[in-house]
Amino acid sequence: MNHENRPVTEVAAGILLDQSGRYLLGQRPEGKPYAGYWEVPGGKIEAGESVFEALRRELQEELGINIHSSEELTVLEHDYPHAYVRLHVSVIREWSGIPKGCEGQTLSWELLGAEKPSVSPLLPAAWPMLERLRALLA
Ligand SMILES: Nc1nc2c([nH]c(=O)n2[C@H]2C[C@H](O)[C@@H](COP(=O)(O)OP(=O)(O)OP(=O)(O)O)O2)c(=O)[nH]1
Repeated sequence: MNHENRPVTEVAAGILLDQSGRYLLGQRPEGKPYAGYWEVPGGKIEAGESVFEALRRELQEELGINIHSSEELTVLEHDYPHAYVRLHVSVIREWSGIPKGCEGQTLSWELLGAEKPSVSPLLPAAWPMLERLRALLA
C-alpha cells in the first residue's frame, strides 16, 4: 500500500466491550463519507491530542459517555478513495453513562462470538479490528 504524497488522516476508534462479550457498532450518519456504513465509534485525532484524549472527546460527542480507561489493540492503515487513514484501535471496558446515538446514528450491540455482525455493510477497515479483538480474547 503506497501512500506517498497523500496526507495521512489519524483516527482513534474505540471498541466498547461489555461484560457479556458484546461490542458496539454505530451507523455513519448522512453527510459523512460512507454514510450508512457501520463502524466502531471514533473519529479524527485533533492536533495535540493523544489517542486516549481523542477517544474520550469523540465518544462523549457521539455516544454521550465518559470513558475511564482504554487498552491499545492495534494500528491499521487503509487507503480509501477519499483519504489514507491510520486507525489507532483501542478496547474500552470501563465507562460511565449509557451509549446513545447523539448524532442521530443508530447503534447496535453485537455478540463477539457470532460469526459476523447482524448489521451491514461494515466499513472495510472495521473487519480487521474485529479479527484482532477475537484473537485477543480467544
Ligand atoms: N470511527 C471510525 N472510523 C473509521 C472506521 N473504519 C474506518 O476506515 N474509518 C475511517 C472513516 C473515516 O475516513 C475516518 C474517521 O473519520 P470520521 O469522518 O468518522 O471522523 P470525524 O467524526 O472526526 O469526522 P468529521 O468531524 O470530519 O465529520 O476513519 C471505524 O471503524 N470507525
